[in-house]
Amino acid sequence: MTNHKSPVTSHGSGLPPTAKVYVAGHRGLVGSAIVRKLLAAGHSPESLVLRTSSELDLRNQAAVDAFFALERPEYVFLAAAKVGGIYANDTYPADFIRDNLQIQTNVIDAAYSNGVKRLLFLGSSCIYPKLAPQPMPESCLLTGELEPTNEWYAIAKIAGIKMCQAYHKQYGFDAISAMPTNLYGPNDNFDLEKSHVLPALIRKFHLAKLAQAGDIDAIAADEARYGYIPEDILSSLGVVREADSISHFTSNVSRSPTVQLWGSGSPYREFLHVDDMAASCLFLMGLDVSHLESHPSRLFNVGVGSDLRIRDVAELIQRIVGYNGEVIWDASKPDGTPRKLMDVKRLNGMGWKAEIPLEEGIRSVYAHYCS
Ligand SMILES: NC(=O)C1=CN([C@@H]2O[C@H](COP(=O)(O)OP(=O)(O)OC[C@H]3O[C@@H](n4cnc5c(N)ncnc54)[C@H](OP(=O)(O)O)[C@@H]3O)[C@@H](O)[C@H]2O)C=CC1
Ligand SMILES: C[C@H]1O[C@H](OP(=O)(O)OP(=O)(O)OC[C@H]2O[C@@H](n3cnc4c(=O)[nH]c(N)nc43)[C@H](O)[C@@H]2O)[C@@H](O)[C@@H](O)C1=O
Repeated sequence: MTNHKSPVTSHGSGLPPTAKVYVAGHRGLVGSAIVRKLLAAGHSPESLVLRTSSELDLRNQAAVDAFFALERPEYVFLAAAKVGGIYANDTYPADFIRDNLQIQTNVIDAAYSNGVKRLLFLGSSCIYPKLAPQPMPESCLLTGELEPTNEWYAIAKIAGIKMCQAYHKQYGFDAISAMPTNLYGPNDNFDLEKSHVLPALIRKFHLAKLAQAGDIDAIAADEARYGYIPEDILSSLGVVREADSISHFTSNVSRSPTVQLWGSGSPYREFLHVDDMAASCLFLMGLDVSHLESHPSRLFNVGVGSDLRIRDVAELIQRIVGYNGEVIWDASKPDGTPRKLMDVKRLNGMGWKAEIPLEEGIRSVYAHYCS
């Protein structure tokens, strides 16, 4: 088994600076933040192994095996996955369970077979039962029924945790799992149907502010940069799309848009900035093996330890964006799990803590969104 250096500090990754590190999913929200942290900690760009999904489809076992045999990375951050918010999870269950099982199975097995020193698998807080005790400790895994809107994704993630445990138990492979709460940050997915709530709300309030100002050109520019604006959202903005173009709108904006949000607004969610998440990933990757001995599940919750109602996060984002119009809650859309606050005593007790306050984090993401 590998001997790792002592826990990471904010000035180092805890890994040898010349180590060959593969970040799977490096263009995504989490993967891109891990790359930023590794570079800031002194790793050279040449020491990082990076592949886009079009260069290496991780669902393809033969391609993954060939890639590991060629590159022989020493450390692997497994941040590639099929990811989405409540609507995407509920609508595409087959894609979520298949893609995630394939990606994680191929990568964990190839990492073990090719001598990787440590692999960090990323799961999600949705692995825990829908009605788990709050806050949810790592020990409540598999103690109750899952939330139906994302049970297929959750089952895949649970299989990933179990695969890490099994490869450690049978082969001594140093695989560990981090369970992030809901994340947000730069490079997030701002798709209005498939994204998570925080990026969706930033974009919805921003578009409504532009519609109030009658700024059609800015709405077209937003669509060109962040993707298609569905017809129902355009209509709630009071904007009409010209028949033959997806990026040009007529100028008869009503200037009294509404923002339509999903569900009741009463569920609680916990939000962690992705730069904090990336710091926790480097912390876990750099931990000495002796720190893992007292945690045989090799499972670590990552969160801030506090949550708020969706209605309250909506008000906060509305204030930060500066939209002063109407908000409507669409009760036909699902609420999802009522609450999923992470118990972060385990990681906090080892010396890691989230640092970025929610309001400051949202302000910086909105500035990035507008830049
Ligand atoms: N975002 C969140 O709120 C949360 C995320 N997580 C977990 O964190 C991890 C990272 O999520 P996040 O960064 O948000 O996700 P993103 O959707 O932002 O990024 C996912 C990455 O996975 C890559 N990927 C997807 N499919 C494949 C494939 N078939 N082959 C190769 N690469 C693929 C994509 O590569 P490319 O860009 O090249 O196409 C992309 O870079 C995931 O495991 C997720 O489950 C957990 C809890 C909350
Ligand atoms: C990270 C986690 O993310 C997913 O779980 P989720 O937390 O339920 O997902 P979410 O961020 O999309 O929604 C949170 C809450 O917010 C409400 N909500 C309001 N208005 C919008 C809205 O406009 N968009 C979205 N997406 N949600 C909205 C929405 O109705 C819900 O009550 C899992 O599937 C799974 O992928 C997972 O692990």
